[in-house]
Amino acid sequence: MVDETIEAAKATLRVTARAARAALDCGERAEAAEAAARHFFESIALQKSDVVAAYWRIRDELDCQPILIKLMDSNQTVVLPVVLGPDEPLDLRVWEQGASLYEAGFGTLAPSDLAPRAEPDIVLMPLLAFDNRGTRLGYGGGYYDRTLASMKKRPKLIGLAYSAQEFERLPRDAHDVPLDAVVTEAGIVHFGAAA
Ligand SMILES: Nc1nc2c(c(=O)[nH]1)N(C=O)[C@@H](CNc1ccc(C(=O)N[C@@H](CCC(=O)O)C(=O)O)cc1)CN2
Ligand SMILES: Nc1ncnc2c1ncn2[C@@H]1O[C@H](COP(=O)(O)OP(=O)(O)OP(=O)(O)O)[C@@H](O)[C@H]1O
Repeated sequence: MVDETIEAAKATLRVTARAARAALDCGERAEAAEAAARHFFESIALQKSDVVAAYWRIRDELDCQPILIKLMDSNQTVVLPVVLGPDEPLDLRVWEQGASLYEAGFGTLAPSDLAPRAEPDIVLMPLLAFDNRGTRLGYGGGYYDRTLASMKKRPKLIGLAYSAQEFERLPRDAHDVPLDAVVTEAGIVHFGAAA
């Protein structure tokens, strides 16, 4: 079920959020990506066996490359998303050490479709907007929501964004799975289960 009022409100918020993100300059973006990586590794205790879903930055999204590099260097299992179709969950494929990445649409790169799949314990989610309850807004494809709904166990959800992408309050649909935490250049905020 889609709530039309919520969908219309989200569409307007997406326009504002894109503008807030686009206003940052190159230097600010690079510094923010490094700072976010520091906050992530300082406050998230990773188990050796944890599978982490990351992403390949699209245009002016907060770049998770500094996190990705450190995860790969420390032999953590990393998966990257591939869009299979508009109504499908994301296909999460393991980026094996030394393996090439291939164009996967929207300007992203992803592992080969022969790479193994793995269910993540932690999902790093690119955000268009977020609020202080852990509600998030993506591009509106519902890919992450569908992916989470298809998983056997609920992974830890960590949003990545610039602090300029925080909104007072975002509308939340029944299918919107709230975040456990958001990492920005300013730090990490954890949300309670009751948020
Ligand atoms: N980096 C990244 N990878 C990802 C996602 C994402 O949001 N970010 N996805 C999450 O679902 C999936 C791809 N889905 C997408 C759905 C819609 C658009 C989209 O509307 N793009 C616009 C504007 C992009 C921008 O703001 O610059 C476009 O291409 O015009 C992009 C990706 C899987 N990989
Ligand atoms: N669990 C689900 N199963 C099937 N369809 C879903 C599910 N979750 C979301 N959708 C579909 O996706 C559409 C877009 O959802 P929404 O506006 O919440 O996207 P988003 O969270 O911004 O995008 P994304 O999850 O890709 O970051 C919804 O209108 C709905 O039709």
